[in-house]
Amino acid sequence: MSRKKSQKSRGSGGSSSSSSPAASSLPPKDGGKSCSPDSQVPLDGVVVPGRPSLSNSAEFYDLAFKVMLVGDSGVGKTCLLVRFKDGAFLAGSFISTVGIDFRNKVLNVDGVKVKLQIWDTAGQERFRSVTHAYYRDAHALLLLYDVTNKTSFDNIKAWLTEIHEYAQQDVVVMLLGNKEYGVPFMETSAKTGLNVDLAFMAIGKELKHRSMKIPNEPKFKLHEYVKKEVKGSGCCKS
Ligand SMILES: Nc1nc2c(ncn2[C@@H]2O[C@H](COP(=O)(O)OP(=O)(O)OP(=O)(O)O)[C@@H](O)[C@H]2O)c(=O)[nH]1
Ligand SMILES: [Mg+2]
Repeated sequence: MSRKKSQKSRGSGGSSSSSSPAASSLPPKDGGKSCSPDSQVPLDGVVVPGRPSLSNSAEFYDLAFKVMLVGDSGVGKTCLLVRFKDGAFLAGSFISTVGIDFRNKVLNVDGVKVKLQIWDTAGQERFRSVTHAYYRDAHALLLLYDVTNKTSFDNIKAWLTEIHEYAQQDVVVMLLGNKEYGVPFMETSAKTGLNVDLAFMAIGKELKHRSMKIPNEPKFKLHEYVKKEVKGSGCCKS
Protein backbone atom coordinates (compact mmCIF):
# COMPACT_ATOMS: atom_id res chain seq x y z
CA MET A 1 0.00 0.00 0.00
CA SER A 2 1.49 3.28 -0.96
CA ARG A 3 0.78 6.77 0.23
CA LYS A 4 0.17 9.81 -1.87
CA LYS A 5 1.25 13.21 -0.81
CA SER A 6 -1.89 15.29 -0.70
CA GLN A 7 -1.91 18.99 -1.32
CA LYS A 8 -5.54 19.62 -0.45
CA SER A 9 -7.33 19.52 2.86
CA ARG A 10 -9.49 16.46 3.39
CA GLY A 11 -10.22 16.65 7.08
CA SER A 12 -13.09 19.03 7.32
CA GLY A 13 -15.54 17.17 9.49
CA GLY A 14 -14.51 18.27 12.98
CA SER A 15 -15.82 21.22 14.85
CA SER A 16 -12.83 23.37 14.11
CA SER A 17 -11.39 21.64 11.11
CA SER A 18 -12.45 24.17 8.54
CA SER A 19 -9.42 26.16 9.55
CA SER A 20 -7.18 23.14 9.04
CA PRO A 21 -4.36 24.33 6.82
CA ALA A 22 -3.68 21.19 4.88
CA ALA A 23 -4.20 17.49 4.58
CA SER A 24 -2.18 14.72 6.07
CA SER A 25 -0.33 11.76 4.63
CA LEU A 26 -3.29 9.46 5.22
CA PRO A 27 -4.56 7.68 2.13
CA PRO A 28 -7.81 9.14 0.69
CA LYS A 29 -10.95 8.33 2.62
CA ASP A 30 -13.63 6.14 1.06
CA GLY A 31 -14.42 7.55 -2.31
CA GLY A 32 -12.27 10.55 -1.54
CA LYS A 33 -15.32 12.32 -0.08
CA SER A 34 -14.90 15.08 2.41
CA CYS A 35 -16.57 14.53 5.75
CA SER A 36 -20.11 15.58 6.40
CA PRO A 37 -21.15 17.69 9.38
CA ASP A 38 -22.58 14.66 11.15
CA SER A 39 -19.05 13.66 12.03
CA GLN A 40 -19.08 16.36 14.68
CA VAL A 41 -18.86 14.90 18.14
CA PRO A 42 -20.31 16.53 21.27
CA LEU A 43 -17.96 16.92 24.19
CA ASP A 44 -19.73 14.39 26.40
CA GLY A 45 -19.52 11.81 23.63
CA VAL A 46 -23.21 10.96 23.86
CA VAL A 47 -24.88 11.38 20.51
CA VAL A 48 -28.49 10.31 21.01
CA PRO A 49 -28.91 8.17 24.13
CA GLY A 50 -30.84 5.02 23.36
CA ARG A 51 -31.27 5.98 19.70
CA PRO A 52 -28.59 4.90 17.30
CA SER A 53 -27.23 7.52 14.94
CA LEU A 54 -25.75 7.15 11.51
CA SER A 55 -22.18 8.21 11.02
CA ASN A 56 -20.85 9.45 7.69
CA SER A 57 -19.28 6.03 7.22
CA ALA A 58 -22.86 4.69 7.10
CA GLU A 59 -22.46 2.78 10.35
CA PHE A 60 -24.80 3.09 13.31
CA TYR A 61 -23.41 4.13 16.65
CA ASP A 62 -24.61 4.99 20.15
CA LEU A 63 -21.68 7.03 21.43
CA ALA A 64 -19.04 9.08 19.68
CA PHE A 65 -15.70 10.34 20.92
CA LYS A 66 -12.75 12.28 19.59
CA VAL A 67 -9.35 10.70 19.94
CA MET A 68 -6.08 12.39 18.98
CA LEU A 69 -2.78 10.82 18.03
CA VAL A 70 0.15 12.96 19.13
CA GLY A 71 3.90 12.53 19.39
CA ASP A 72 7.13 13.36 17.58
CA SER A 73 7.35 13.23 13.83
CA GLY A 74 8.15 9.73 12.59
CA VAL A 75 7.00 7.77 15.65
CA GLY A 76 4.31 6.08 13.55
CA LYS A 77 1.03 7.89 14.26
CA THR A 78 -0.24 7.71 10.69
CA CYS A 79 0.83 4.09 10.32
CA LEU A 80 -0.87 3.17 13.58
CA LEU A 81 -4.13 4.75 12.45
CA VAL A 82 -4.01 3.07 9.05
CA ARG A 83 -3.26 -0.25 10.72
CA PHE A 84 -6.24 0.23 13.05
CA LYS A 85 -8.61 1.49 10.37
CA ASP A 86 -7.61 -0.61 7.37
CA GLY A 87 -5.57 -3.45 8.88
CA ALA A 88 -2.58 -2.62 6.70
CA PHE A 89 0.94 -1.35 7.22
CA LEU A 90 1.99 1.68 5.20
CA ALA A 91 5.23 0.48 3.69
CA GLY A 92 7.49 2.64 1.62
CA SER A 93 9.19 5.92 2.24
CA PHE A 94 8.14 8.14 5.13
CA ILE A 95 5.76 10.93 4.17
CA SER A 96 5.37 13.29 7.06
CA THR A 97 1.85 14.43 7.86
CA VAL A 98 0.98 17.97 6.92
CA GLY A 99 -1.59 19.59 9.20
CA ILE A 100 -4.24 17.25 10.55
CA ASP A 101 -6.76 14.69 9.30
CA PHE A 102 -9.09 12.11 10.78
CA ARG A 103 -10.63 8.71 10.29
CA ASN A 104 -13.78 7.26 11.89
CA LYS A 105 -14.09 3.76 13.21
CA VAL A 106 -17.04 2.23 15.05
CA LEU A 107 -16.19 -0.30 17.74
CA ASN A 108 -18.51 -2.72 19.47
CA VAL A 109 -17.74 -2.18 23.17
CA ASP A 110 -19.75 -4.66 25.25
CA GLY A 111 -22.66 -4.40 22.85
CA VAL A 112 -22.53 -0.59 22.60
CA LYS A 113 -21.50 0.94 19.26
CA VAL A 114 -18.76 3.44 20.00
CA LYS A 115 -17.61 5.66 17.18
CA LEU A 116 -14.06 6.92 17.50
CA GLN A 117 -13.19 9.93 15.40
CA ILE A 118 -9.43 9.61 15.36
CA TRP A 119 -7.38 12.68 14.54
CA ASP A 120 -3.94 12.12 13.09
CA THR A 121 -1.76 15.13 13.85
CA ALA A 122 1.52 16.29 12.35
CA GLY A 123 4.41 15.75 14.72
CA GLN A 124 6.61 18.39 13.18
CA GLU A 125 7.22 21.45 15.32
CA ARG A 126 5.93 23.88 12.69
CA PHE A 127 2.41 22.42 12.93
CA ARG A 128 2.25 22.55 16.72
CA SER A 129 -0.08 25.55 16.85
CA VAL A 130 -2.53 23.76 14.54
CA THR A 131 -2.53 20.74 16.82
CA HIS A 132 -3.06 22.85 19.93
CA ALA A 133 -6.39 24.06 18.56
CA TYR A 134 -7.72 20.49 18.51
CA TYR A 135 -6.70 19.41 22.02
CA ARG A 136 -9.65 21.17 23.63
CA ASP A 137 -12.29 18.90 22.04
CA ALA A 138 -10.40 15.64 22.48
CA HIS A 139 -11.82 13.00 24.80
CA ALA A 140 -8.69 10.89 24.61
CA LEU A 141 -5.09 11.35 23.55
CA LEU A 142 -2.79 8.61 22.41
CA LEU A 143 0.77 9.81 22.94
CA LEU A 144 3.19 7.81 20.85
CA TYR A 145 6.93 7.41 21.05
CA ASP A 146 9.20 5.23 18.96
CA VAL A 147 10.95 2.56 21.03
CA THR A 148 13.90 2.73 18.62
CA ASN A 149 14.27 6.50 18.96
CA LYS A 150 15.44 7.82 22.33
CA THR A 151 14.68 11.44 21.49
CA SER A 152 11.03 10.61 20.92
CA PHE A 153 10.95 9.07 24.40
CA ASP A 154 12.76 12.02 25.97
CA ASN A 155 10.17 14.34 24.44
CA ILE A 156 7.25 12.63 26.20
CA LYS A 157 7.59 15.02 29.11
CA ALA A 158 7.21 18.03 26.80
CA TRP A 159 4.20 16.43 25.12
CA LEU A 160 2.55 15.83 28.48
CA THR A 161 3.15 19.45 29.42
CA GLU A 162 1.38 20.52 26.21
CA ILE A 163 -1.45 18.11 26.89
CA HIS A 164 -1.97 19.51 30.38
CA GLU A 165 -1.90 23.02 29.00
CA TYR A 166 -4.31 22.60 26.08
CA ALA A 167 -6.50 19.53 26.69
CA GLN A 168 -9.48 19.09 29.01
CA GLN A 169 -8.52 18.20 32.54
CA ASP A 170 -10.26 14.81 32.44
CA VAL A 171 -8.91 13.78 29.04
CA VAL A 172 -7.92 10.13 28.82
CA VAL A 173 -4.20 9.84 28.05
CA MET A 174 -2.38 6.69 27.05
CA LEU A 175 1.29 6.29 26.20
CA LEU A 176 2.12 3.95 23.33
CA GLY A 177 5.63 2.68 22.60
CA ASN A 178 5.47 2.00 18.86
CA LYS A 179 7.75 0.04 16.49
CA GLU A 180 9.84 -2.93 17.48
CA TYR A 181 13.38 -4.23 17.59
CA GLY A 182 12.45 -7.77 16.66
CA VAL A 183 13.22 -8.99 20.19
CA PRO A 184 10.73 -10.03 22.86
CA PHE A 185 9.64 -7.06 24.94
CA MET A 186 7.90 -6.55 28.25
CA GLU A 187 7.71 -3.86 30.86
CA THR A 188 8.86 -4.73 34.37
CA SER A 189 8.50 -3.11 37.75
CA ALA A 190 10.93 -3.92 40.53
CA LYS A 191 8.53 -2.02 42.80
CA THR A 192 5.31 -3.95 42.12
CA GLY A 193 6.91 -7.13 40.81
CA LEU A 194 5.19 -6.76 37.44
CA ASN A 195 6.55 -9.37 35.02
CA VAL A 196 9.75 -9.87 37.04
CA ASP A 197 9.32 -13.63 37.48
CA LEU A 198 8.13 -13.91 33.90
CA ALA A 199 11.24 -12.21 32.48
CA PHE A 200 13.56 -14.68 34.18
CA MET A 201 11.30 -17.67 33.57
CA ALA A 202 11.14 -16.84 29.85
CA ILE A 203 14.93 -16.67 29.62
CA GLY A 204 15.26 -19.88 31.66
CA LYS A 205 12.85 -21.69 29.34
CA GLU A 206 14.59 -20.48 26.20
CA LEU A 207 18.02 -21.51 27.47
CA LYS A 208 16.79 -24.87 28.71
CA HIS A 209 15.15 -25.65 25.37
CA ARG A 210 18.29 -24.67 23.51
CA SER A 211 20.51 -26.93 25.53
CA MET A 212 18.19 -29.94 26.00
CA LYS A 213 16.87 -31.36 22.78
CA ILE A 214 14.10 -33.64 23.96
CA PRO A 215 12.70 -35.81 21.14
CA ASN A 216 9.13 -34.94 20.05
CA GLU A 217 9.02 -31.89 22.32
CA PRO A 218 7.51 -28.91 20.47
CA LYS A 219 9.96 -26.08 19.76
CA PHE A 220 9.83 -23.37 22.40
CA LYS A 221 8.99 -19.99 20.89
CA LEU A 222 10.16 -17.20 23.15
CA HIS A 223 8.23 -14.44 21.35
CA GLU A 224 4.96 -16.36 21.58
CA TYR A 225 5.51 -17.33 25.21
CA VAL A 226 6.17 -13.72 26.23
CA LYS A 227 3.20 -12.45 24.23
CA LYS A 228 0.93 -15.00 25.91
CA GLU A 229 2.17 -14.57 29.45
CA VAL A 230 3.00 -10.88 29.69
CA LYS A 231 0.87 -8.90 32.12
CA GLY A 232 -0.03 -5.26 32.16
CA SER A 233 2.59 -4.10 29.71
CA GLY A 234 1.80 -0.58 28.72
CA CYS A 235 -0.27 0.14 31.77
CA CYS A 236 0.37 2.50 34.55
CA LYS A 237 3.66 3.89 35.69
CA SER A 238 4.78 2.38 38.95
N1 LIG B 1 9.29 -1.00 11.74
C1 LIG B 1 8.27 -0.17 11.95
N2 LIG B 1 8.22 0.98 11.24
C2 LIG B 1 7.19 1.78 11.48
C3 LIG B 1 6.17 1.48 12.42
N3 LIG B 1 5.30 2.49 12.44
C4 LIG B 1 5.74 3.38 11.53
N4 LIG B 1 6.88 2.97 10.96
C5 LIG B 1 7.67 3.69 9.93
O1 LIG B 1 8.07 4.92 10.52
C6 LIG B 1 7.99 5.97 9.56
C7 LIG B 1 7.12 7.08 10.08
O2 LIG B 1 5.77 6.62 10.23
P1 LIG B 1 4.52 7.64 10.20
O3 LIG B 1 3.33 6.87 10.68
O4 LIG B 1 4.40 8.30 8.90
O5 LIG B 1 4.99 8.67 11.32
P2 LIG B 1 4.16 9.89 11.96
O6 LIG B 1 4.24 9.78 13.43
O7 LIG B 1 2.80 9.92 11.37
O8 LIG B 1 5.01 11.15 11.51
P3 LIG B 1 4.50 12.67 11.26
O9 LIG B 1 3.35 12.57 10.33
O10 LIG B 1 5.66 13.42 10.69
O11 LIG B 1 4.11 13.22 12.60
C8 LIG B 1 7.49 5.35 8.26
O12 LIG B 1 8.60 5.11 7.42
C9 LIG B 1 6.86 4.04 8.70
O13 LIG B 1 6.92 3.05 7.69
C10 LIG B 1 6.27 0.25 13.16
O14 LIG B 1 5.45 -0.10 14.03
N5 LIG B 1 7.35 -0.54 12.88
MG1 LIG C 1 1.85 11.19 10.16
